Amino acid sequence: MSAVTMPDENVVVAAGPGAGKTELLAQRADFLLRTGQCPYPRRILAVSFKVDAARNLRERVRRRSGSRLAARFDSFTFHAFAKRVIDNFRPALTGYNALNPDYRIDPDTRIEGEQITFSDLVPLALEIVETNAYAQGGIRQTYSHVFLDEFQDCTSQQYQLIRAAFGHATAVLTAVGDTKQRIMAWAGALDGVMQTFAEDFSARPLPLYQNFRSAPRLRRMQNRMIAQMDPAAVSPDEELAGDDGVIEVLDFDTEHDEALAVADLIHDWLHQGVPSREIAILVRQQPHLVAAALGRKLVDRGIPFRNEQESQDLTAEPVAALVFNFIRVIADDRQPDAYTELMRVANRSSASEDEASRLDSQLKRMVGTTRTTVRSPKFKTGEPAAWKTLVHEFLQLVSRPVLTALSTGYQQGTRLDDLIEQALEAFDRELAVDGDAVQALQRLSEVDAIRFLTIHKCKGLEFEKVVVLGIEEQLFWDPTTATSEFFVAISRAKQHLVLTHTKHRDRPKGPTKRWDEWRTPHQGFLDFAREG
Ligand SMILES: Nc1ncnc2c1ncn2[C@@H]1O[C@H](COP(=O)(O)OP(=O)(O)OP(=O)(O)O)[C@@H](O)[C@H]1O
Repeated sequence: MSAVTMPDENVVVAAGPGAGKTELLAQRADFLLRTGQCPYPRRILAVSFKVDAARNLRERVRRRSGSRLAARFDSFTFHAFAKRVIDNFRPALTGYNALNPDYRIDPDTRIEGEQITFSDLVPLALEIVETNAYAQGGIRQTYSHVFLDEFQDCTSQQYQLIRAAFGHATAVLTAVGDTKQRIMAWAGALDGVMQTFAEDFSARPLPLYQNFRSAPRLRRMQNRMIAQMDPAAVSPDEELAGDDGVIEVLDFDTEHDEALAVADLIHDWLHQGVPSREIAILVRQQPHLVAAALGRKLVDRGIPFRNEQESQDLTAEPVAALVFNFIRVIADDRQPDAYTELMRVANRSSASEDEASRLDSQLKRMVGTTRTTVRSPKFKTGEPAAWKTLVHEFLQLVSRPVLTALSTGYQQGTRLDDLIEQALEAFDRELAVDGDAVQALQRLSEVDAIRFLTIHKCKGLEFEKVVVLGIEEQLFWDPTTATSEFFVAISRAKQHLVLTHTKHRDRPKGPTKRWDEWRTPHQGFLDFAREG
């Protein structure tokens, strides 16, 4: 309550998994917006590390506060925030760092003036804020409050950006994090950043003790790890009493045995009524290789799954969602939500009401005729090219200006076309699995598919059932981060945690980085699963 309602003091909340850190930020946003402590036109900035986490927080605030108030809540990743700064104040960049208005972002290569990489975003934004008083003033006037989620993973460059933008009591800051979940050490996460923040910003530390997520049996396992990682944060035994929750350790000879047993487990869970979105398969790294055998077994059983490595960031993009919704609506009659979403796009048109209603009826007509086309015997449902033509016709009807208005970055360079291309490629990839468009879309959807995630991608998320594949020394090999990674993984489970290891994993076909066929169980980690 103190952290949520704090009027003008900076706060740092350090707490374990499931203690409600993200929830606290959502509640604080609601409080500040509703009570006018963040008065119109000022805004709240929330910075997270992953696209998924930023979206999750934005959604929580929208549900609590409604769209009108939530419109003043900017939930960004560090990259998105930095890009916003660069786009708004680009002329402040000079010399080698100067950028053309239609600059692009490329994963690898920087070209002077034309193209930057993702890792250039934060340093360039920092340069703007540090050297341009106008930009600094603009940012400070915009945001009255700043939230920092998963703050334990803040790198020193990211921290410098926050300090340059919001130092000297120009905004009220709330940082939340858990030092035991610090898994980004390799990417330069600042040692003790929470402590540094507390000192630099005179932030008041406030603890949260309860874990609202996990059943007692799971909390006891987390507590055994906490005893080793941070003895001061251990919960007393009497707070963790109870038999609720399940932990299983499964030991196999090969990944094929593992795949079969886990696919059977998942099949049973689904039959018991567990929703797909409440099941997650976590892998330390390379889920597309480590979980490949399991993927094949799920396909055999007709169970949709989604490899987040490939599609997570994509489905957060409004234009990709539009493409998927269009295919969903024309391929399947029972998709009322997708249909509503699709039709909403007509009202996004900034043109007159007349034009919006014309687009609305054109869209309805087009969906009608396309549905007939797709159902005719001549239409080759298993062929990507057939769908591609329909999608392009649809996008043409929606029109370029409406598509560009879907998100701020879409005006720039080839971003919009790249995303459309990526959405179609993701669909092709899934269509190739079984030739069934409806199943392919289910695998791409968050609601209907079991998720395969790396541990890095699962941060901040929670599921009823969590399977962590490969508790093996060959996967948890980095002594500086392995324990935190394992801790993050096991603390995602609400009710049921399954840990597996196998003696042998076949070398995948094609080139791979290092791959050990023979595996050793990570006994130290498996011991945490044992009571007593
Ligand atoms: N005060 C509360 N009362 C009841 N339930 C809560 C409360 N705070 C949070 N929760 C619930 O507990 C779960 C965990 O909350 P949340 O995701 O905010 O935790 P977190 O501290 O951010 O976790 P992690 O660091 O592990 O990602 C959520 O399902 C949330 O709705």
